[in-house]
Amino acid sequence: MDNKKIKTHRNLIQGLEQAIKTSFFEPDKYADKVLERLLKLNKKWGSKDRGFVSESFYEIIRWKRQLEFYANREMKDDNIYFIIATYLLLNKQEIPPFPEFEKIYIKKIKERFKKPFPSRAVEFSIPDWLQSRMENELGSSWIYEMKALNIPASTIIRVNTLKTHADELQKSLEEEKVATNFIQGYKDALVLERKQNIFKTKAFQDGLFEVQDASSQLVGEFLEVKPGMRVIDSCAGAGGKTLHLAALMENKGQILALDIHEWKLQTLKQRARRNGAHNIQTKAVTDSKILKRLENTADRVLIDAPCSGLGVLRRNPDAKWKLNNEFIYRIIDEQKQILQNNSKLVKKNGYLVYATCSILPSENSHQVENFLSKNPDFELIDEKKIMPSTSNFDGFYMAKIVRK
Ligand SMILES: C[S@@+](CC[C@H](N)C(=O)[O-])C[C@H]1O[C@@H](n2cnc3c(N)ncnc32)[C@H](O)[C@@H]1O
Repeated sequence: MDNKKIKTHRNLIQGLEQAIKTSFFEPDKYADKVLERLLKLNKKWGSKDRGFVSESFYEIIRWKRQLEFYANREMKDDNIYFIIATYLLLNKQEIPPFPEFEKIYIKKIKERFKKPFPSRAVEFSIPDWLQSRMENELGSSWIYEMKALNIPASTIIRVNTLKTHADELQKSLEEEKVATNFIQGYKDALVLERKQNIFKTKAFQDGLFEVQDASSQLVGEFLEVKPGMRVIDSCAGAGGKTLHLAALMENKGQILALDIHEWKLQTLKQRARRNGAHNIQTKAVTDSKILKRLENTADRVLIDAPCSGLGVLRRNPDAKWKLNNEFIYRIIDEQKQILQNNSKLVKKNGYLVYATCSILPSENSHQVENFLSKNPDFELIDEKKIMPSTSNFDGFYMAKIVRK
């Protein structure tokens, strides 16, 4: 956590408290949406205030368990100011003289800062079950991964090469006061120098870029698509990777984007229009006949499977508190089914890429090994395990499989 001194106003602290309460104690509330709503409701806050609230919100979610240890109490909906005070003190910020902080004994909290952590799970601020799972699956290296996953992620964008080039986009963004840098080894990626709302820029509205992590950008490249091919993106969601594939295919050929949720595909269509991507069709997978009709039709199939998302905890720290082992077992079962069913869509000599944003072997290499053992007509040709500790970006897994 950073050591910064910020002059806070009372309504910032009240907004922060409300957002944390909603995120933790109301059902089905995702941190990014909660924060978006808070900032929308408080349009008068300046950029420093917004930065303070956003950073504190995400850092308190990230470090919840460690903060609870220092505060000597579990976070409940009526003691959030106590947790906020602990966070501010830990960051060497002063506790503002607001009534909300009146009954908080600063000295007692500070004394607990000297105490050793009772476990790695408290130190890294994760639930016990997650420590056991990571330790069992990754061995001693889980510690390095967890350390890396607790570092806030920078914002990375993918240049839409259907409309512009990296250096051209960099200049356009600079004119809109958004400073970016190139990332070595990722030709279409730019990293923002600081967090800011880029969705309001003209460059975004003109479809010149999409927000997409550098690791995620490797998936599209890995599929080795070419202009003119017939490609199926079988878990397309709102189309982060579909749009990248359209750019790599220079708008030539056909991409069929599938998902079980029609509403996600609707978002994909809007994004495709903004991106100027014209070779994408969408179809909701509402019954098994849809996949049956598509068997043996694709040169390339991407299976960007639903997963635990443990590789992207830097961006979604609330997932630590929302996930559980039952969910992971269930998703592993689903991944197995999805891989089996969608593998049939690829033609002979065509490639299939199975990808997740998880770092657990049970969702990744074990799934692929199991699939290959049951489907001798498929062969692994390449595999990438991107770990947050060594890549500096999101954790990702991708396996390239050919149909013989
Ligand atoms: C990891 S997300 C996809 C993210 C997307 N490819 C992107 O790059 O933005 C996985 C997606 O799989 C979808 N999904 C879940 N089960 C599915 C199934 N049986 N068939 C197709 N899609 C499925 C989910 O709705 C979700 O959108």
